[in-house]
Amino acid sequence: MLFLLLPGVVLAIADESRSAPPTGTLAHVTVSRLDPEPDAAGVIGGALDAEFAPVVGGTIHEFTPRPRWWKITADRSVSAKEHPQLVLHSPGHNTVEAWLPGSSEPVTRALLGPHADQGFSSRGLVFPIPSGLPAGTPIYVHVHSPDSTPMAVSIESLRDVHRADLSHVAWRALLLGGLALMALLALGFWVGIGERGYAYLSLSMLAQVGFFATHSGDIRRVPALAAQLGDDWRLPRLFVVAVAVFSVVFLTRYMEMRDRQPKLWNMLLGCTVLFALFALGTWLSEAYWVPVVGNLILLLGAALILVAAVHGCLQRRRSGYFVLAAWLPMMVLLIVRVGETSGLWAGPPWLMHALPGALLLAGLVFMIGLSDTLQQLRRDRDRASRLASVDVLTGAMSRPAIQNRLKACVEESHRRRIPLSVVFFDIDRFKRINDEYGHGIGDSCLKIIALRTRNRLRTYDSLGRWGGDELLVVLPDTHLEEAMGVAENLRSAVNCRPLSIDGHLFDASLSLGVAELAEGESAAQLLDRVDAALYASKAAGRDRVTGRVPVVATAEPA
Ligand SMILES: Nc1nc2c(ncn2[C@@H]2O[C@H](COP(=O)(O)OP(=O)(O)OP(=O)(O)O)[C@@H](O)[C@H]2O)c(=O)[nH]1
Repeated sequence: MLFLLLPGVVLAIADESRSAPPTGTLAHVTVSRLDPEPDAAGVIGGALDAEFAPVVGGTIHEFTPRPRWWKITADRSVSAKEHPQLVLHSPGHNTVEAWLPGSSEPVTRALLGPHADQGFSSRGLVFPIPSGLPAGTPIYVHVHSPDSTPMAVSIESLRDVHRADLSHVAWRALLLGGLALMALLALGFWVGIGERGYAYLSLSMLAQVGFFATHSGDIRRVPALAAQLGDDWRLPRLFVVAVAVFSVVFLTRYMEMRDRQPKLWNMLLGCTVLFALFALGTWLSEAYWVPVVGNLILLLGAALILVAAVHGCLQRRRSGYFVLAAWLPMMVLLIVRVGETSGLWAGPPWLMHALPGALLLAGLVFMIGLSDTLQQLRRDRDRASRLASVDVLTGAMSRPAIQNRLKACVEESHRRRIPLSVVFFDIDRFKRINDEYGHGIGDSCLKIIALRTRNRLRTYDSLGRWGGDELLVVLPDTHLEEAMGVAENLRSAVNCRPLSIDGHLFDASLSLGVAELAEGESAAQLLDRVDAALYASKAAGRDRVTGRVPVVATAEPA
């Protein structure tokens, strides 16, 4: 059975793709099928040989759960000296009884259960042909294929079988180990960061490992687990359903499809539910069309994800690029593999590992994609907090930011017993500038004055816009006399030369108040005093600095 889907599709096809006979076979084989179901004696005696019909492609592929007889012949004689082995590739949950030349008893093999032969890898079922195989001499095999898994047939030397087994085991270890490791990593990220997307990604990858292990018989390397899960052919379908559900939950969440692509989201959910129903429906019906329809629904789901990714890319969303990068290679390889398994063309041998490799790559891309999303969120948050702490018009600190700064400086001054002064200033007759030249010029005037004054401050001084045309300067580690000098400096920075804005030239000046923090004084009390100093400057005729000497505080410190 060709069990298709997103990653599930890939997994299934990747497994079945191994059905292509390997290079290095000892002879070309012809595979024939017998439709009736007679006794073994009637078949192995050769009386029914004429009724066997050759199949194209040399693959045993059975679409009914009923056991069937097959005949395998070689086009040339294979000597016993070559240690020939009959290999049935990627058998899944098929059970095979084989009558080999020179033996009257059948040999039964399956990847899982009592007939498993642990002497070979899960690449295929291997039957030794100790007495060799003369050209045209039939090997009869009786195949029970509960899930319609196709098996390519080849006759290989024992040396080639071992060599291919070693390579197969290495690739499986890399693949399953890589997926399991990535799933654990994703789980770790979820626990550490709390982003649920990692949990869904991890579950999807664990389900992929489960599928590989149960569909291809690798689970037999862990006997306790194999005994627990048994060799039920329907188990991989449960894993594929899990892969589909977790992949869809992960992808729709990652691409925010619910909010951004609600129609596609609804269709995808519909596909997933339908697919799950059809996959689970194989428990109730053995009809061939049930998994076939399930696979078609699954393919539709895969195509919908591709559409969503392309749509995301067109909207210049980063998640779209990541999904496309992970999905497109898988889809291309999938199509190549489908064509290959359908007999349309033959791809290079490395394609067998390319699909699972693409799956691993997709997992990696999604891990990076999730980190990228988190990074983006952090950047957005930093930007928002930066914006909140900066006054957009003047570039000075915002009122909450300068308030916090003042509070922190007051606390530090009291703790470390160091001086602190503040300067509070206001543009003189700013209303008149607004009225005469308009608000736009007024804004520019505010901007220029903030810039001129900021340039006269030290790096550890802070300038913030208190509101309207009022600005507050916090001068840490500064006594009143020094602060008076700074205030004079600020005043002259503005009235030293006229402002030139949009062709208008006009004078501007500041009125400033200065105050030094007194012992035990709170930030609010200090502000009251500096405000009074500013008011005094205004009252005395503007364009001047008034200093307030420290007073003994009566209230609790802030
Ligand atoms: N262009 C502009 N004007 C503003 C802004 N915020 C406040 N204002 C104006 O600034 C003026 C402040 O006026 P006041 O401080 O009350 O008085 P003043 O004209 O500066 O006179 P004195 O302070 O007494 O010298 C008001 O007309 C406000 O509308 C702003 O962001 N842009």
